[in-house]
Formats: sequence, C-alpha cells, structure tokens
Amino acid sequence: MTIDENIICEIQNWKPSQLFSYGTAGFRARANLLPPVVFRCGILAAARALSVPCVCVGLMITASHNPSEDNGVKIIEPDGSMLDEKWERIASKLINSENPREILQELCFEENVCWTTDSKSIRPAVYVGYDSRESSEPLSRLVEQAVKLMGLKYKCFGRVTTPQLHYFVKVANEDGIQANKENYFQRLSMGWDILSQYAFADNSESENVFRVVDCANGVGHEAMQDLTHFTKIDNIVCVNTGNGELNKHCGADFIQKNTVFPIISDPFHIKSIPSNALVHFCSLDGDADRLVYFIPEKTEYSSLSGSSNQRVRVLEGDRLSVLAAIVVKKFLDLLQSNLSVGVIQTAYANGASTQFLKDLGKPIQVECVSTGVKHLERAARRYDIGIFWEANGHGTILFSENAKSFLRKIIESTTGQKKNAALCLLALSSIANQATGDAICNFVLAESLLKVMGWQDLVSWESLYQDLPNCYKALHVQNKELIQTTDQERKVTAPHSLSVVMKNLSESNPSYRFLVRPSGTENIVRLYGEGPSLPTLKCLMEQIETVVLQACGTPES
Ligand SMILES: CC(=O)N[C@H]1[C@@H](OP(=O)(O)O)O[C@H](CO)[C@@H](O)[C@@H]1O
Repeated sequence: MTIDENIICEIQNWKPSQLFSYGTAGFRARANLLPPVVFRCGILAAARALSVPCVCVGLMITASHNPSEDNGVKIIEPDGSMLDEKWERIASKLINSENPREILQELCFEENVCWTTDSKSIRPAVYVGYDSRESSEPLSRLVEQAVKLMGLKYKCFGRVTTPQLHYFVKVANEDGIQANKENYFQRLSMGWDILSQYAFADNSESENVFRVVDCANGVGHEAMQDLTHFTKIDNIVCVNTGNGELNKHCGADFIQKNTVFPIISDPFHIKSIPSNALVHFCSLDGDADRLVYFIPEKTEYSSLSGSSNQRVRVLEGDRLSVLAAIVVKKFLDLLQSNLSVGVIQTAYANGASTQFLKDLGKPIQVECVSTGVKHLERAARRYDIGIFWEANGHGTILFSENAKSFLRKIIESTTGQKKNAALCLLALSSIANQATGDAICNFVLAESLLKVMGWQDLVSWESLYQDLPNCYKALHVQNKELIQTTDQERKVTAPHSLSVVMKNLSESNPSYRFLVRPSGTENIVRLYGEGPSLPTLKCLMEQIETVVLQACGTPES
C-alpha cells in the first residue's frame, strides 16, 4: 500500500531536537521540546487505532506530578489500559526517526495499519484529554492536526484527569455507550449510595468528619467539584485548587516523598473547619491518578498552612491495599465463594503490610511484581478480584467478568446477608475505576471503606500495623544501566561487586531487606531498605551507597 505523501511530508517536518524514549509514563520533557513529539504521537495513536478493530484509542497530555514547566504525552489502549509494550518500542522508534517512511511501511505490513485517508471507510477515533498546564491545550491542537491528517475522528474532552480518559476509552469500546463525565460520576454515586444503604456502620453524614483534599493545583480540582455535585458525600473541603503552582510543595508525590504538610495556597478553606472536627487529609497528584492520605502531627487544623515544615505520617498505597483487602474479605466470607483474590505489590511495599496481608489468609493471595503500574495491573487481572497499589498511591480493585456475573447471580437468587454482601462487592466494582488507578474514585473508595469499617478517624486505619523503619535514597550516577536485577528487582545480578556486597549484607543481617535498581523514569539509581532499627539500616545503606557509586561512577560535576 502506498502511504499518502502528505503524511510522510508532515511527519518529516516535525522532527524532535533530541532523543526520546517511551517510558512507563509515556514521553516527558520540558514543554517547549514537545511539539514534534506530540505531533508524531498523534500519528502513532491514529496508527494504533487502525491496527485493531476498535471504536477509539486515547491520547493524554500530562506530565502528572512533574513541575509545571514540563509536559508529556501517553497513549491509551482500546481496553483503557496503558500502551502495549511492543507499541511503546514502535513509539520510541517513530518519534526519533530520520526516516519515518520506513517505519510507517513496517506498520502497514506487520501491524495491518491501513494508511488510506479515504473518507468513505469507517474510521475509528482518537479521544484526547489534557491536564491544567498552560502548554497542554496548545499541544492538543497538534494532535488534532495529526489525527485529521490521518483521516480519523478527533474527539477532545478538554481538561480531564488521566484516569477519566482511560475510563472514557474503555467504556466506549467495551460497553458501546457514549462515554462522558456524567456516567463516570453516576457510577461513583451509585456505588456510594448502595454501600451507604447496606454497609455503612454509621449512616449519618452529619457526623463530625471533614475531608480535606489537596488538589495539587491541578486538574483534579475540577473533578472534585464535579464529584461534590454528583454524590452525597458531605464535608469535602478542597485546597490547592489552582491559585498556587502545580505540584509545587503539594500533591501526592510531594507528600509521599517528603512526609511534610503541603503548602496551602488557599488556607482560608480550612480555617472554616470546626476545631473539634475529625479531619481526613489526602492529596491527589497533578493529573489525579495517585492518592495518599496523611495525618499531621499538629491537630489544630485552622493554624495549618504548611509553611512550617509540619511533619505528617503518610498512609500510602500499601494502606489502601490493606483496607481494600480487609473489606473485600469481610464481604466474601459472607458469600462462601471460590473467587480468587490477589493483592499485588512491588518490592517497595513495606514488609509489615505484606505480612499483614499474608496473615489475612484465604482467599487473599499476595504477589510481588516489578515496579510499574502495567506489571501490577497485568498480575491483578489474573484473579477474580485483583487488588493492586504501588506505594506511591496508584492502584485500584479490578473485578473480572466472572466475579461480576457470580455476584449478580447471588443477588438474583438469595436474600439477607448474602445478597447484601454481593450488592456491596458490586458497588465496590462500580466505585473502583476498572481501567486504571484513579485518585478521585479512590477517594470515594477509601471514604466508603472507612465507613464500612466504622472508623471515623484515620488513626484506626493507621493502627492496623506499624510500618517497618525504612529508608529511601535517589543516587545520581554516571551509568545507572550497569545495574541489573532479577526476582522482581529484589536481587542484584550486576555489577558483580554490588551483587556480592548486597548478598553478604543480606546474609549477615537477615531481618533487613535492601533494594537497588535503576529508575525507569529518571536518571537515578533508587536505594530502598527496611529493617527493625533505623540507625543500623542507615549505616548498612551507606555501605551499599558507596559500592553503587564505585561501580556506576559518580556523575561529572
Ligand atoms: C519508587 C517509585 O515511586 N517508582 C515509581 C517511578 O518509577 P521508577 O522506575 O522507580 O522511576 O515512576 C513510575 C511511573 O509513574 C511508577 O510506576 C513507580 O512506582
């Protein structure tokens, strides 16, 4: 098949000035470097849509928790999941290519992409969304140009969260319905209402619980406003609603990594909270796919504005997994089902959470996989109910079709406690985003799970187990790629010197655990360790750090 010369010519005009690689988070860089990348990505998203029978694929413009001057782009598969790994490689090749004609021809032969722009044939669509960055909307116009050049339909949702776009794509392809914000929020609202009818220990919303949501000055604030409009959840107070800088000293990533209270650019919002209120603090990240909760050490909420380096205790992804697993098990125990339940973690999960989950016993099975949401999601889909969270707050509960039809049958054929438990589990499947981890859905999920447990404060949740003391470090080195790992990144195989030191340290300190791996998203080596004594841990980690720097080289200043 001959490829339209206009397409080749346009792609050649848009050549990035440096090399890019499609990582777990798509392409990310300073926004001014991105126009050629985004244009070529628009072509690639269209090609992906042409390579499989589908209604649409998605393309999101965001750099998530990165600073506001950055931006990024990622493609969403027709089933709402992240881009297929093979296509990640094709993406990197096409974006960097001097000779796009050759790659487009390969796509034609190997991936059945039909490059005709003949308007008579039925063409799929590319669904586009973007976050609140200044550079986002202008970049979306380049996607529009690329998609239209390819003769595909272009549907732009404007400012949406990343998980909302994943949801729209999944629903359009799988449920055949017009995906929009209304049905996204109606599902959430329906789930909350069912749980409040059948499972909440205390049904009064007039309680003294306030929910303070740090929106990271990002697009999550718009979604939170919609949420308060569509659901009956009371006492939601949004802060960092856009007056301050995106992700700067606020947001889920900042809280999790620094364990300090966020700077609040609009503190008047929390000043109105009664001094005797029980407050649930949580933070979204810039595109609202991560959520963490936290407990400030100081309890006079009205005086908190975050400029004081006030320390917080973070309830991150592991705690969300544990809370979800307890409640899922509680309902399943009433059903006496054979449904399998997997809780998927990475090696960054605190060992105390892993032990707690293992101790829950049947039907909970615990698995550890490599870092990166796609690995967790893939593993979770092997179970009837798959619970997965990365420590950083990205995760969800996935229900298989088998699980949902089993629950529907119980609802039709039984009454009483059993029927209620099945209704509640189905309600959870309607709250948890079934395409990807979603901070807005997870806020509703966490708030409802707490109410199912009858816990008004966060301390009851926190007290389930005590985290093992742990230590995290990011090291700048000359060549991070020298480090190789195996066993879900838990063992180092190269360089030899590092693998020997880590083996010896682990053998002589069996109650300590260490993790050393090159980051897949930044030019750093990540060191993580945990064990019973923090001073000993720090001392052991210093030894590892020295060997890493010797083996991988200290960066030139
Ligand atoms: C320790 C850590 O937080 N790692 C993050 C980070 O990956 P690295 O490969 O560690 O840079 O970014 C990934 C994409 O957002 C996320 O999936 C992962 O959990």
